[in-house]
Amino acid sequence: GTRQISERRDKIRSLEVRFITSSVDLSTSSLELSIQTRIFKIIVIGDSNVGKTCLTFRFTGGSFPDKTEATIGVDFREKVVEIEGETIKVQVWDTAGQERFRKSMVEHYYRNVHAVVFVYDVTKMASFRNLQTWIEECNGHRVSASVPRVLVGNKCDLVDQIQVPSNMALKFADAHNMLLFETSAKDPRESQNVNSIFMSLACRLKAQKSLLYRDVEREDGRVRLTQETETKSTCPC
Ligand SMILES: Nc1nc2c(ncn2[C@@H]2O[C@H](COP(=O)(O)OP(=O)(O)OP(=O)(O)O)[C@@H](O)[C@H]2O)c(=O)[nH]1
Ligand SMILES: [Mg+2]
Repeated sequence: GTRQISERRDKIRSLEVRFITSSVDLSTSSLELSIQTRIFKIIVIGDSNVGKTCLTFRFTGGSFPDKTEATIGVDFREKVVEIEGETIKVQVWDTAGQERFRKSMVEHYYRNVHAVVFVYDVTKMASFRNLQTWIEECNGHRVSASVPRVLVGNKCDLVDQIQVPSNMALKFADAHNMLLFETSAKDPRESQNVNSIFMSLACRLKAQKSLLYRDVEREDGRVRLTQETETKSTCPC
């Protein structure tokens, strides 16, 4: 009886040791991963019901959700992708279109954002007209002009209900220096097109790698500039 108990204890102890070891290993590897993997934060903005949740689900989960409810605050969806040998985590912020569900979160949406996806519903003119307001909100949160933006007209599968003509959307996109994607989160034949919305942004962000370094240099430049100014102001000549 006593031997059995002590054997059990040993077993438990060895399990504990193994558990600790494995948890150490795990944290090390996840730490390495977080150092190596860049994260791109992409926010998806637009009126309620245009299909933001469905589009982000199609990209990250690969399917059209059976049922969605109005998003409250924000839902995060992530997808790890590989671009030219680099592993990148695309973090999609699926935001709420309804004012009452978004107001407390707006600051968080725009903080350190890397790219913005504006969505309208091709069967609902009001959702297209409201894009102006969404763009103004975005600009109002000091999102830099170097942050890439794209325009997405969703629900193209509803071919006989289209209200927003392509040429009108294209004109708007051009005027705002955005690429236009007309697509459907629902139609499985469009899934590649939905992917390319996010992948094209990820590719552009990856190419901006040098921009990140330039930002650091700019910081340096500013420091140097301040020093120069100081030197000048104390300089007797
Ligand atoms: N026919 C069709 N319906 C769609 C498509 N995408 C979304 N829907 C439907 O549109 C409705 C709204 O979709 P959501 O993705 O929840 O809309 P949302 O923009 O996230 O709405 P909020 O979370 O309130 O901002 C749902 O009933 C979807 O099934 C599409 O491509 N085609
Ligand atoms: Mg939603």
